[in-house]
This record gives sequence, C-alpha cells and structure tokens, in this order.
Amino acid sequence: MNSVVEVHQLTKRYGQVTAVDQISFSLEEGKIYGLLGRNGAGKTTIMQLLTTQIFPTGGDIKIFGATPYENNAVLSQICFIKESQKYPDSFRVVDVLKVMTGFFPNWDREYASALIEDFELPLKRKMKALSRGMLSAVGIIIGLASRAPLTMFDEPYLGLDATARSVFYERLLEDYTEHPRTIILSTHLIDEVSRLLEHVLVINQGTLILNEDAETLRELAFSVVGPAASVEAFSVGKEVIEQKAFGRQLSATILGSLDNAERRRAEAMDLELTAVPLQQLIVHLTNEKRERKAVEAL
Ligand SMILES: Nc1ncnc2c1ncn2[C@@H]1O[C@H](COP(=O)(O)OP(=O)(O)OP(=O)(O)O)[C@@H](O)[C@H]1O
Repeated sequence: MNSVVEVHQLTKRYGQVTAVDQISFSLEEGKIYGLLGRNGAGKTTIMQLLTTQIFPTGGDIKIFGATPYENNAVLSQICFIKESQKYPDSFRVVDVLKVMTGFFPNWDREYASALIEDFELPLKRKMKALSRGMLSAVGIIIGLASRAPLTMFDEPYLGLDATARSVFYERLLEDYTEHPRTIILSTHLIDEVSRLLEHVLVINQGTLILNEDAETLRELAFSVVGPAASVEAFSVGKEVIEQKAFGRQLSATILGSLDNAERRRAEAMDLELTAVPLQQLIVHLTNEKRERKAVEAL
C-alpha cells in the first residue's frame, strides 16, 4: 500500500496554546479514515496543516511523497471541505460548481448534476440566500464530485437533516467503491458514520491517542444481555467496562473477544451477544488513555 499522507512529529502552537503536539501518522491509499476527537482536540488544525492553509511550528508533512508547500501537483489532488467555507456574494450555486471544474482535474460534471438532484438544490439561487443545510450540501457535492485522491470533510453536515445526511453516506460509499481514494472524515456523529470508517484516528488535546483499524476496534469488546444473574455469572473474571440494568435484565459491556466455547456457553445461558457501538468504545478508550496519562504525569 502506498502512503498518501505521512506526518512526522507535527506540531502547531498558537502562543501558549499547543493545538497539535508532535503527532505522527501515515494514511494509505484507498481508505476511509475517521478523524475523531472532542471539541478543540486539534482536528481542524491538522487538516489546515495538511492543506497548507497554515504552517507548522515543527515537524514535517509529506503528501503523495512530496512536501505540499506551493506544490500545485500535490495541492490539486486535495479537496478540503470545511464547515465555514465562504463564497463570493454574487455567486449562485451553478457558478460555484462551474468554478470547481477548473480546480479539480478529476471533477465529474454529470455526477455533480446527479448530486444536485439528490440534495434538491436550487441551481440558480445565490449562495448567500441558501439555508445552512443547503450550504452544507454544496460542500458535500464539491467533495464528492471532485473525486480528489485525498478528500477531507471537516464536519461537513451542519444543518443537514437526517435524510440528507443518509444520502451523503450512501453516495460517499457508492462513489468510493467505484472510485477508490483516500477520504478523511472528521465528525462528532461517530455512530452514524461508523460503518463507513475503515480506520480511526482519535485526537485528544492535540495528541494522537488512538490509531487503529475499525475492524480491530470492533473486536475489542462485546455486550452481553440477559437475566441479571446469568450476565453476572458469565462476566466473572472478565473486564466489564459498563453495566446497565433494565428491570431484571442486565447488559454488560466486556473488553476482550470470545472464543467458540464461550459463545456456546453464552447461548446455553440464554444470553444475547452484540457488538459494541464504536462511539461507546472510543469514549471508553479515550477516557482510559486520558486517565493513564494523568497518572503518568503525577
Ligand atoms: N487561530 C487560532 N489561534 C489560537 N488558538 C487556536 C487557533 N485555531 C485553533 N486554536 C486552538 O487550537 C485548539 C484546536 O482547535 P481545532 O479547531 O483544531 O479543534 P477541533 O478538534 O477541530 O475542534 P471542533 O471539533 O470543536 O471543531 C483549540 O484549543 C483552539 O482554541
């Protein structure tokens, strides 16, 4: 697999604030990455650094094997969709899309038209007269139709309703399957996008605390649900990270994986085994790492 992005000891400071703190990672060709983390974690800053909108205080960045600064061959391969994109006042939707044809070598005009219908966008309306959700839809259309080999979406769906968000996820998955590329999706809606993500990067207070395949993460834990006494008996000797009671039923989230014998045992005890939502797992893992870091700092 070829590396599309290689970041080494990347750091960005704003005065006293260290927004990104010595982060290193690499991203492969043809994968969908989730860039996750709480508010202010440093996600947008990382994407601004990758797209050379801002410059690092330290460390280095290689994109498609080259440094991206003033490198049009690299920058023309990147599409960055951010939440607060500004457009000239006089521009209509159709004007914005026309301009994009010149920006992105792989721009697909027919696909952009099909997406405009999917999102029911008024082509002739001025950008400044669009609703918040419509503005987000324009960004999503640009991100998808650009077919840029490195496409980044930074919280792209402010104001988008649930139907439009699911149109986005469906189109993204379909188009990515037909035209594989590297996609970075930064979001707080982890469970909504979890089935799309192949690899997860979690940022916390400027540092990278998790860099893992989504498949591996999904196998890190499971939930067991059933009569309280049976769940408790089954959980003995296992690492329970969360328990919830529903009347006489109990649900326990357990770290680790199960072999076939354990699965048969759960079945015999009338217990239901289910996967743990990615969001719950990430919240647990990030809290655990944060606590461990705090203890190490003492
Ligand atoms: N221009 C700036 N000047 C000073 N501090 C900044 C600047 N830009 C970002 N920061 C700080 O850097 C940190 C990381 O911000 P960033 O926008 O990257 O977070 P984020 O993970 O994208 O957050 P959110 O999910 O809320 O969008 C925050 O503490 C933020 O206040």
